[in-house]
Amino acid sequence: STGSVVTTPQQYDVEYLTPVTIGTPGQNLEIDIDTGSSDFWVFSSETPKSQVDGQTCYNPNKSSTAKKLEGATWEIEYGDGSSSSGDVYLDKVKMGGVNFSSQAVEVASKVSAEFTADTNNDGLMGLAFGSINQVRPQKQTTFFENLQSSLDKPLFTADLKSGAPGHFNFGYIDKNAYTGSITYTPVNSTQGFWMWTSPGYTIGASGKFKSSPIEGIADTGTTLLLLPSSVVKAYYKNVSGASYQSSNGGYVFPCDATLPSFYVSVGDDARIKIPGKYMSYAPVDSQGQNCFGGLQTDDGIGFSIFGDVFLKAAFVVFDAGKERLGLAAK
Ligand SMILES: O=C(CN1CCCCC1)Nc1ccc2c(c1)OCO2
Repeated sequence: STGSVVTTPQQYDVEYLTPVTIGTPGQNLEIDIDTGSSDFWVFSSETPKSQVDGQTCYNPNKSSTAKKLEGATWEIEYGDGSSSSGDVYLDKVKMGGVNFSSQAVEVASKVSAEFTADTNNDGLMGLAFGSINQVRPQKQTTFFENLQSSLDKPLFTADLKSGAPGHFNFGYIDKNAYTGSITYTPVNSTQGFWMWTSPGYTIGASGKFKSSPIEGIADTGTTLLLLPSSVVKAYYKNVSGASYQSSNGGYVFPCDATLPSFYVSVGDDARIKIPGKYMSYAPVDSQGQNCFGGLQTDDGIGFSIFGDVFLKAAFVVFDAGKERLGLAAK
């Protein structure tokens, strides 16, 4: 089998939302597909009304195919401090024409304020590795892991775009979705992530390649590109008026500044070009005077995060069959 589903950016490409259908009759939710985590959780009939602000809630009691996973609970905290928790049902889940009949659907009986405030986001689907799933006493497998053996190829691809809808595809590689060739690089999944190491980077079209291994995760659920502070400092040295502002929580610069492109190396002789335009995230003030950088430090995380600022510049193959990541220009 193969599948393909559209994924639509929210304002400033802060996140991408993807339609997912749960249960019988189908309940349609808009979900944040997150390759940086491994739980599929949703706003639900169990989420306190005070914590729901317009989200669509999955109601297992209205699904003839829902079965409670007795005794199972979950709780998760993300790197940005947001969190959620609840219990678990098994139900039919359909996305992009592929479906799995007994997917663990983690229903939220509590969500943190960040999720309540994210009014178009009805939940998260983690597509990292099941080893870091947070359901206890028995960990659950991800939607992709459940599908894997029935897919034509044991892989999925992400084609996120800047300010336009893109696609997640399952089981096949769309040759029309990228230019040139796909460069593959090994994935180390021992921490449960799609973790890989870039050999280095280049700042600007005429910059010199800097050999500097950067170990990080391919994370569709993180908005920005989070790299070592030495790299980030070197980049913003080229942006007039840029400075680190603790009040804003990162590097800020005048919105009319000229931003150099940033090249992330892949394998022995390939690189992904992030256009300067992608290196500005959003205004920090209502006048739109100063802007928050799309590149920020990975301080305190323990590894870098190749988030949407990077991923939307590439066609990305998450190849579980060969434990590798494929990257191509587009
Ligand atoms: O938490 C996330 C992504 N997360 C995806 C699910 C929704 C909430 C946001 N990214 C992240 C991961 C590590 C971090 C961080 C952010 O800021 C500092 O360290």
